[in-house]
Amino acid sequence: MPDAPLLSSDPTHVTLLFQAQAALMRGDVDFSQTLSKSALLHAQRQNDAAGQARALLYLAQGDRQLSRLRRARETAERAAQMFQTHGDAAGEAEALTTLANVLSLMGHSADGLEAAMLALKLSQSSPASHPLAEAMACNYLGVAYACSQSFDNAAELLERSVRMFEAQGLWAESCLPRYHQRYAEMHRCFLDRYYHGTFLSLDRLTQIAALPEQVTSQPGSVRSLLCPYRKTRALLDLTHAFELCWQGDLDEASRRADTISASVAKGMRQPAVILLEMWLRTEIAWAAEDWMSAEAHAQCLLQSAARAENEHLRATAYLLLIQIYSAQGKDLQAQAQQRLWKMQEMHLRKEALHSREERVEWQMRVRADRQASRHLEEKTRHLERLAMQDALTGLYNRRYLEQIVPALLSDATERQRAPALVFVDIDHFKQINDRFSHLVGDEVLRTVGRILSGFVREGDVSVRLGGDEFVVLFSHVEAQSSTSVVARIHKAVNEFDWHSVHPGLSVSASAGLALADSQDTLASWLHRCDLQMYVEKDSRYQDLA
Ligand SMILES: Nc1nc2c(ncn2[C@@H]2O[C@H](COP(=O)(O)OP(=O)(O)OP(=O)(O)O)[C@@H](O)[C@H]2O)c(=O)[nH]1
Repeated sequence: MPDAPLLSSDPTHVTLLFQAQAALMRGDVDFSQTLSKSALLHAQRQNDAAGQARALLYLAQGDRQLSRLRRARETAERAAQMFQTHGDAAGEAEALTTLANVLSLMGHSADGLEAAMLALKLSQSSPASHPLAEAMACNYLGVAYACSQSFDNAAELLERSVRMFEAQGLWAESCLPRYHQRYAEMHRCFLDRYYHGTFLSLDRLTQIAALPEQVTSQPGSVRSLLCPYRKTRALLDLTHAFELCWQGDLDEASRRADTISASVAKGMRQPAVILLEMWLRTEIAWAAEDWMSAEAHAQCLLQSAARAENEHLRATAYLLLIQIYSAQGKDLQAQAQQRLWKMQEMHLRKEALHSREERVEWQMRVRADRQASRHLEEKTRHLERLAMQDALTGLYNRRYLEQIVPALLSDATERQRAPALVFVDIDHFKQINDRFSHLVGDEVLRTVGRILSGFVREGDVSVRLGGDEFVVLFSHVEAQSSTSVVARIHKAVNEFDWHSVHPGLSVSASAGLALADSQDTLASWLHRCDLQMYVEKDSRYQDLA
């Protein structure tokens, strides 16, 4: 399987894809989706698998940003499948990285882990992978571990991802795994509080620096103006406000939440930022024992997470509501939320099983596609062989000669080597047919074919041109031995035991040789051979007469 990136070669398509990617980076997701859809249609019309896979990947990434996770999952799976079918491991790794993130957010943590592990392995093993692909795959494997509540593994992978970005001086990019480090640790603290009634320790959270110095010291760098960075920056700021809130500094936490909220209103209304802010507002109200607001914010988080198909934050909202109701002694409401949370978990398990079944189907389809294309290739090769072969003798035919001679002629001129063509024609073949039958005639043709094949070495070719005319193409013949080649062919046909084919049968053939000339085409070369053969045939007929 090739291991090169699957790149479209159509310029219209390349432009559309380039613009779609640029729009994604600017945060203009709707425009990016429009361009990706056009790119997809264009690629489908051109039957361009590479282009289709890439367009699907950008569509999936756009859907993920718009929090249309189910659609993003389907599209990312299709992209991964197309990349896989075409043996583009680097593209497949990119699509699987997106898929892993989407699955983790959808609450399909085991599937998310599997996709992220495969993405990391593929990005490490494919020489065509982008240098940042491995860092990105590490990041999303860390996220998948965090969503599976395997926090130590998550911390290790996210730290690796941060280091990889930083080693390349990509400080703005390193903010993404840094945010995930803080988010994973926040989530661990949150679960501690749920199960133990109190935060066991906030130390690890405070130890993860919110922003690398290099980013704060270069606020105007080009990268730091791009949308993904601005979104990550807002998310990182929010995690800092959580830390303040959990440490009891509610005023500062509120003030920060307001500032971030104002900047979100300035055009970064990303679902991820909005949802995290709702969680933060719930935490602040809960800590201030403002129960009405706490309930309202948690309910709002629950509904928004459901709308955004973010099952991870939806579960967080259930846990918040359970605790907020319990803290007020509203046990019935707390139990009701508990039941809803369990039902959500059951539904997610079912959905994950269903998507596993779909994936098995998909694997079966990929296998069937591969098998079908292998059969097709074999059939095409077989047909190509048949098209180049003479059915009666099994020798090559004239079409094959036409195909190989031009390259042979130019190669020979370059290397100063003279290939030779020997034209062979059976003497009085019509009489053999008339006297012994066509069946015997056929056997004579097959036998002459076998005799001529005995002359060829590697690189030489014997051909039946048609009727009783044959050609042997020698890739190299010394000028002084050309007459002996003709004599040997002549002798081999004459001295064959033709009686074994039919009693009373005798066969002879005439042959003419011509060395290739630097100006030759196949026609001119054959013509000289043919003339040579007739000269020989004439002289022999006259001798016999
Ligand atoms: N048995 C058989 N005969 C064929 C086949 N293809 C062509 N022929 C016959 O081969 C004969 C060739 O006749 P000519 O071109 O006159 O050649 P010739 O009789 O060998 O005469 P010279 O070349 O002058 O020696 C014709 O009668 C064709 O019908 C084939 O596949 N099988």
